[in-house]
Amino acid sequence: MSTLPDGYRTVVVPPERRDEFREVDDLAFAVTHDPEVEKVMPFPVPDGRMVAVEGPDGRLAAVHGSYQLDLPVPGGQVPCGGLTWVGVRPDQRRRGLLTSMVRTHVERCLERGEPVSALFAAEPAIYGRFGYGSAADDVRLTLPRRAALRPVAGSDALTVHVERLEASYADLVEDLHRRAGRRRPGWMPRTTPELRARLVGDPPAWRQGYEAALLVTVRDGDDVRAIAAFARKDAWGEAGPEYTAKVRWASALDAPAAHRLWSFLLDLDLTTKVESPMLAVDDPLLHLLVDLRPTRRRVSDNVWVRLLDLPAALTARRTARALDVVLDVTDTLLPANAGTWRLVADDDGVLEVSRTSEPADVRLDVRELGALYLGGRSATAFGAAGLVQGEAAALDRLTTALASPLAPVCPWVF
Ligand SMILES: CC(=O)SCCNC(=O)CCNC(=O)[C@H](O)C(C)(C)COP(=O)(O)OP(=O)(O)OC[C@H]1O[C@@H](n2cnc3c(N)ncnc32)[C@H](O)[C@@H]1OP(=O)(O)O
Repeated sequence: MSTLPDGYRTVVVPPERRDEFREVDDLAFAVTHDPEVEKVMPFPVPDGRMVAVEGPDGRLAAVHGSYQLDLPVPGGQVPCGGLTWVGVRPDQRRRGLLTSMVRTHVERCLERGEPVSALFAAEPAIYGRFGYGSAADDVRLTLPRRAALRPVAGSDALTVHVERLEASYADLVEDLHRRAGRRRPGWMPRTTPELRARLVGDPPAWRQGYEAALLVTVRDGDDVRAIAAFARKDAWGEAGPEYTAKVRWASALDAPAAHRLWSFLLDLDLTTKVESPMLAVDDPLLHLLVDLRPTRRRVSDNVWVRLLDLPAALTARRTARALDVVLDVTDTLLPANAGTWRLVADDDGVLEVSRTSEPADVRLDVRELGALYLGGRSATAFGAAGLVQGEAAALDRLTTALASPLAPVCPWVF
């Protein structure tokens, strides 16, 4: 059912109208189109995945795109429609165009066999109404130079190498990211060359006074064990240099490599502080720091998750322990998900989801189920906040069964 005003219609945007699509987003996000940026950061939304609302005058009034992503979940992964590049012309806001586009997006995801959608929210107040739940947090650290780390055996034997970050490193970097993030829910691979180009692209217009980006690798012989991109910005105070080093992304395959990487980044000459990239809230760095108090920590919402096909989404993941619980789910946008479902998991965490008429143990909206999906939230805590209802024992059982040993995070914004 369309919620569009009269005369408006949904269109799949053909490649020859890509510039029109871009113009709507440029207006919505206050971005000035820069062809120099485009040379190193090609437009990443694939053909067939640019969708718009066209106004009665034939102009595009609102746009959105999607990526075909594989969302890592506890014990597996699931095809995921990543909602992105959502923009409404400033003169077309608040007349239901986003609402219509989200409906189109979820329908198209289901047609493509994507039982889950995910996104990064420009503003957190926007997407909960559509059943997206905030499923993970990330933390950014501002660290003083020479912040001490606890020792890790084997770190000193590793070597550190620095060079300019080149576009040709995209596949190497992506491969290491993937291996470093295995077992971490939400750790999304970049599925296309255009998305990988954004990992290593360093357009001068985006540097904000920082030097051209550098690549640091930590190696055991020739074997790359950790990798990071960083850049420094100069500043001189009364007492001398006060440079900042900003780390764009960082991945390590094991604890010695993480230790060696951060030991290097935390002691660059001329710097007084180091800014970390988005990290999982349980990233090894947080545990390695001897003293966290002088480090500024800023926690923010990370990826948001929306279950589109509830049984397909839930059975794509494992539980941490056996479970037998009946959920009563509300879902105003996708009524096929609403009603009572019985979730039964064996000791291996293999989950079966079936319709039932038994009384519910837990009542919740699909938004909270999406938030719980990656294993980084607690049904018990949601109960304490009044966001889900159920006996304490049932909420506890659901919490421990859905929990992930590692906190979920997606290390890049899409
Ligand atoms: C995944 C991503 O791409 S996130 C990027 C989102 N894009 C942006 O932030 C770019 C700038 N903003 C915009 O383009 C638009 O204002 C949008 C996309 C945020 C909203 O589009 P609109 O067409 O105005 O939304 P629509 O009219 O469908 O609003 C639906 C509801 O959401 C609410 N809403 C919309 N935007 C916001 C917001 N930024 N904050 C809080 N509530 C909002 C509306 O008030 C409305 O509420 P109601 O149903 O209670 O009346």
